[in-house]
Amino acid sequence: PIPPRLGVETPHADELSVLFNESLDKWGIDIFRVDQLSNQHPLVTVVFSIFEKRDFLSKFRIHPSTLVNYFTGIEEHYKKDNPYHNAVHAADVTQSTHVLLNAASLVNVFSDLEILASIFACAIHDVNHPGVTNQFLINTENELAIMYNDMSVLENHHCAVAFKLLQEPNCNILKHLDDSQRKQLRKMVIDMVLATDMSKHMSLLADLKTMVETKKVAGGCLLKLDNYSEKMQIMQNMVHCADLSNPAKPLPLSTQWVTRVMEEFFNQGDREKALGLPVSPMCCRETANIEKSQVSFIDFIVHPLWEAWTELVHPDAEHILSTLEQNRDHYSELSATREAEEQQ
Ligand SMILES: O[C@@H](CN1CCOCC1)Cn1nccc1-c1ccc(OC(F)F)c(OC2CCCC2)c1
Ligand SMILES: [Zn+2]
Repeated sequence: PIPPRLGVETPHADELSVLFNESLDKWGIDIFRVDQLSNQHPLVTVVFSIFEKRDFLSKFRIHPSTLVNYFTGIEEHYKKDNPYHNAVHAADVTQSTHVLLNAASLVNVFSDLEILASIFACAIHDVNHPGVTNQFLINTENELAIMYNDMSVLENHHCAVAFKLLQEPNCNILKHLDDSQRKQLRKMVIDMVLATDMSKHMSLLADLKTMVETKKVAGGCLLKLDNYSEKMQIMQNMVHCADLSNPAKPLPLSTQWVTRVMEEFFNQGDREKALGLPVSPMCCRETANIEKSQVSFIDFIVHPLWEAWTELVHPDAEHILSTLEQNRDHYSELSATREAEEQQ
């Protein structure tokens, strides 16, 4: 059977292809509308459309139905009842990275295999996420924490699940890569997915800042990356930026992500309370100050990262950084008014 045009069967195929024609390459596509129009197959349709646009099906000799089979399997392994860590988040991070890769400063920096690895890594980076943090899995001695000895438990699990699914019948999208390409891709994907562990954030950002300093000194707008380690640092930071891009998206999208992530955190807080465990920061629905937490999340984590990225790919990400700063001020004003109300 010939797979459908957008990788998915949907009564809204025409509307969806119009949306992709207009916005697949744009920062701020309404990924929630993609979820609706794709009949709740946002990841399959986003990956299929990006692979088509980048001509990956012919470059890597991937049969359309193999692509659809594999990413349908991946999509099914994202838990639909996670408010945040579900297939819409995977589609969002994948499409966001697709846009970041189009920056003028990054043209001709990455090979097709490196781009394939980056898109693949995003699509699978949270697969089978249980909707709780690494710390929760460690504190409850969950079988995943035992399996991975408390080290990047979620991130190791996401990788393992994704590569195991490749062995399902008619799912091996890497079948026609040669052994060297397949080995390189596997290593690159593992390096990127393991770098999405928030505990790696500070070291990743420090490396990025050093890179920006040296590249700035070297002058020239196009990044000349000498070795695997430098190139991988950029790819890891790119995927990490996309993973932490919610506050840098147009406000109507950003607020939906905040609602979703808080619901997931509060569900974890409820479970910690029921288990008599200390409730994790920002996970208590009674006491959490949502706007205040967003302001500090942006000030201490998201803005420093995007400031470094914006410098690296100057001037291609200026509009993203300014959206982030506008959103930060919005949450800060909200938090001030809420504080004033509570005083009365
Ligand atoms: O939890 C975050 C990292 N922690 C590290 C310890 O300090 C607090 C932040 C990152 N992370 N990891 C998984 C999901 C998310 C995550 C993704 C979008 C988030 O907000 C918005 F953009 F939607 C988000 O917000 C939380 C709740 C309030 C402030 C932080 C969190
Ligand atoms: Zn993620």
